[in-house]
Amino acid sequence: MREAPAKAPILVANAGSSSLKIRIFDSSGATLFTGVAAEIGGTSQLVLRGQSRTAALADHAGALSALLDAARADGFDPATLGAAAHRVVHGGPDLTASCELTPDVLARARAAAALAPLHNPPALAVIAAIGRAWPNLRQVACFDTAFHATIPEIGWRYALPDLPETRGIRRYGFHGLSYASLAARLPSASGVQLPRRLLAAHLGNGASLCAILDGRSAATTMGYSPLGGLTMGTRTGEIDGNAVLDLARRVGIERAAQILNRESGLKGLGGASDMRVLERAETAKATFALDHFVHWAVHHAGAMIADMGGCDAVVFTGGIGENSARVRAGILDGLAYMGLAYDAENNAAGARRLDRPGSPIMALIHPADEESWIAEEARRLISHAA
Ligand SMILES: Nc1ncnc2c1ncn2[C@@H]1O[C@H](COP(=O)(O)OP(=O)(O)O)[C@@H](O)[C@H]1O
Ligand SMILES: CC(=O)OP(=O)(O)O
Ligand SMILES: [Mg+2]
Repeated sequence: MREAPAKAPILVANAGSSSLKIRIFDSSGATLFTGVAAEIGGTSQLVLRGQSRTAALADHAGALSALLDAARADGFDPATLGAAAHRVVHGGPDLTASCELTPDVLARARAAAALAPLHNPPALAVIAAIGRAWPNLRQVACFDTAFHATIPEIGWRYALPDLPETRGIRRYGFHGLSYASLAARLPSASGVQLPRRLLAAHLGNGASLCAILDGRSAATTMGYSPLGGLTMGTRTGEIDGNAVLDLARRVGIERAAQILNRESGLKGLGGASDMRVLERAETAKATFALDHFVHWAVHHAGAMIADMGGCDAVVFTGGIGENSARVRAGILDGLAYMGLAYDAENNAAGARRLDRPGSPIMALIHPADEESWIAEEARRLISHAA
């Protein structure tokens, strides 16, 4: 028997280009099940109860079904779910708030798929697979772009003419679910009031910075797609438009997209997209890739800080931001010109608070938790509409 939707468990799906993270939350926000499928598309990894094992997962639908089998084996009955909620990276120009997935919303998310080629298609595949398995289950989409809807036009507009053919080509910004949850939860997690001018750094496989002014996004480094801004695991970060055109002329659009999105960044420079591998390698190439990551993070931080008219705190989140003391140290050293002073021991230990007494700027670590934020959004939406 299905419980009333507002009380029933919610399944959250966070689909990446080659991964799928699933979490199931009960109505108190406690996690009932967590599972991750990685390297989807061949010999894949299933991470369940902290243990990793190989599995053949051809696509995201296959990964979903393997993860739900594991949830069933743990005693969870998917028939009790009240809703499924999804991270959809690109909402396009119109989807600027979380919403229930209606045919119209789905059509708009499909239209935005070309703008986030690594992210939207897998999320849409998972939405479709759940729709096939449970046609009556309510589904909610939460967009990475939504938090940046507060950026003023001068910030989001490229200097392009207003032509029919340039419609929709603008900066959107991403990692918004991570930034929204950080802005909402940092005060209770760290015991400090939300700093007025907060430089947030989401450093994971994708990496970006956000200028959070009075709790709202004022600027961010990613633009039209999650390719722009910082050097990333496999993406270039900022690159001149004419260089992109020239690359497409040389190798064709498909191959150029592959190079820019999947073969560049840390992987292209250092031979591996995984920061842990680069840190261990200690080769000149690996060190250059790591230094490139830090250099461009500091470079773009300058722009974010200027857009806020200064900075009261820096906060690190995401796999690299939370775990790489070396990257954090590089970025914090690069911000020393503002007087920021941090405690090297606290940084090495990954403490929540990194600034030294007397530093005019705070430095913090905050664990990213997009999934529980998505679950809260979904619960709010379905209980509102119930
Ligand atoms: N202990 C660690 N030290 C350095 N880097 C780490 C550590 N743990 C994870 N990372 C890095 O975090 C990145 C993945 O971040 P994550 O936020 O999990 O990615 P995604 O964007 O796929 O969600 C990888 O580059 C990985 O190497
Ligand atoms: C938007 C984006 O870059 O996401 P991720 O970091 O999960 O790749
Ligand atoms: Mg991520």
